[in-house]
Amino acid sequence: MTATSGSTIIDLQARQLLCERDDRVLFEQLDVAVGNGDLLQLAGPNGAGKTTLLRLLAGLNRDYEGELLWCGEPLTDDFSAYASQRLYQGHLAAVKKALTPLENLRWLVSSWSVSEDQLWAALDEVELGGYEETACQQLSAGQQRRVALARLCVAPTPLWILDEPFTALDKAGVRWLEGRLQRQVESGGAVIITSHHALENIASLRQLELGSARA
Ligand SMILES: Nc1ncnc2c1ncn2[C@@H]1O[C@H](COP(=O)(O)OP(=O)(O)OP(=O)(O)O)[C@@H](O)[C@H]1O
Repeated sequence: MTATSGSTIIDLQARQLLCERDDRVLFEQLDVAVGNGDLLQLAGPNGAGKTTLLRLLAGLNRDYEGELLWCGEPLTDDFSAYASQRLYQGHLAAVKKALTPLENLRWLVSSWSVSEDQLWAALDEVELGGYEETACQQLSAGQQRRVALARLCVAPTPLWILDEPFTALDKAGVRWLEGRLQRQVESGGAVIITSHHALENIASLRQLELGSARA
């Protein structure tokens, strides 16, 4: 679906993608379209190519054949324009352990206009109230994941591309993230996600199953 959310149009298309790694075809003749209100889950077994496809869609890897288009133009034509509209979060929490949650979050959102009050509110929303100024090396894996996810509370980007964001979250964290994803698509944004977590509670969910890879 391609529609408008406020003034932002989300129109990401992959056409006839072919991707090989180590002489193995991960996927071929792959067509994908993501527009406003879409939640696309990339599914499939370990090694199927989910992270690889996610990184292609984020424009981070250009080792493929086929077309990747943003609003009808190749992603590479004006990559900074595309990058400013999408948030990419890799599968690692990737917080700097010597820094505090507040310092990490400030750095993670540094390309956006976010106030100090919003940073504190975001950390509170992910249940890190009281830990804002504790070094991240003293936090659990789930708490470190929450630091990284706090940026979703303030992200102005309409398209989120998230690799295994549920990793290490407890049940309450899972419920919170499901709610965040739901609100993102209900407000006209879009999400592309890899996850082994079932997301059937989100009505607009579409799944793309990878794994028919062959040698
Ligand atoms: N840079 C690379 N060079 C060579 N092979 C790679 C590279 N990146 C990934 N691969 C291979 O591509 C295949 C797909 O990897 P990918 O990480 O996309 O799988 P995945 O579906 O995300 O798996 P998982 O569910 O385990 O996260 C794997 O066999 C992997 O070894």
